[in-house]
Amino acid sequence: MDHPYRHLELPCGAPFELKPSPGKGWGGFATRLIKRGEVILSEKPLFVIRKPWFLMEEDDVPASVRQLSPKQREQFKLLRNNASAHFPDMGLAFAQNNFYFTGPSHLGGAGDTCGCFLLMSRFNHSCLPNAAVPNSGGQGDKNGLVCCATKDIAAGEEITYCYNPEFEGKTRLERREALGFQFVCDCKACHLGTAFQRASDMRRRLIRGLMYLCDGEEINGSRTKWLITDSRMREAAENLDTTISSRFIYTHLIAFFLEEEGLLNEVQHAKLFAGMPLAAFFATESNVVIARLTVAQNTWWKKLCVACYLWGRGDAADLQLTAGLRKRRDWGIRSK
Ligand SMILES: C[S@@+](CC[C@H](N)C(=O)[O-])C[C@H]1O[C@@H](n2cnc3c(N)ncnc32)[C@H](O)[C@@H]1O
Repeated sequence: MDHPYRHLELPCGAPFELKPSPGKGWGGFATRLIKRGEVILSEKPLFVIRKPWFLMEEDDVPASVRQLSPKQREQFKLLRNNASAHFPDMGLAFAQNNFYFTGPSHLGGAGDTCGCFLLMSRFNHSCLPNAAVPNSGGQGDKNGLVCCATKDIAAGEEITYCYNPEFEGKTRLERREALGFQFVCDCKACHLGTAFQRASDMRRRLIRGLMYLCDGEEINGSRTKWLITDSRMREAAENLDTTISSRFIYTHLIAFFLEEEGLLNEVQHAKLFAGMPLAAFFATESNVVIARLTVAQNTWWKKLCVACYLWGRGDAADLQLTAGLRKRRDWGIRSK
């Protein structure tokens, strides 16, 4: 049967096709083996709205659509609510098919920008995805957004990414609530009562707590008392007083749990280790030796075991790191 999505234009040589995904409307499926790290789709937005979503007005989307070429307008009109009904209005079509950029971007200048992406938003969600869209929720670049494989994806396999960057630290129930009960994810981590789901909830709760100890706040910038019940540890984290050794161990624990969960990929790795390369911060010679030995290990478990030798050790650079992190916080620079 003819379906509007069959008329959506895919890039030449795209390694995926659009087709029905049982229980999820339509989705994107690999047409050949896609290797880990490979770019699946690089897409420019059909149009952008250069203001935060909460300042959007009713005519913003129709006005942007009016400025499109006739061909682009036709493509926009192919969008369906989860591949079935027409959207009641253009605003809702945009809401279901946009990605959000924060901060200055080539796409929208300074400030917050939302872009409408016809193809990127065809991929369905999974809490255990095989792909990622690294720039969504961060800074867009002049090429728009890129979706990359975070695992090898076999021909015929559905391509999924995680719709919410906070999900790595959320339990099954928290994720369901965050999805607004719009749909129920059926990934392995969401199958209630299985050993994997229980272990997954524990890992994700630990990941969230460890991130709090490193950043002194939740991923969304808020503070909470319930996550870290030891008030001394919590206050030290919130004051950014956590030592480099502790941060180093926590970061390796996060990486270990992410790997166990099947979530450790290049994007996560860069977030954990490239933004703030802790190993390079140690100033006390004996700590430097342990940090170097940690980095040299070839599995996360081994790295973690070696990193734990740093437990309880102060470092000559502790105060300097705390001062630097506080300055960043005063300037409004977030760690993620
Ligand atoms: C951006 S669209 C994704 C493409 C959509 N399936 C389509 O056919 O156009 C998001 C919608 O897809 C559906 N969806 C995405 N991931 C899903 C999942 N894991 N399980 C069930 N439905 C899902 C939900 O209806 C969601 O609101």
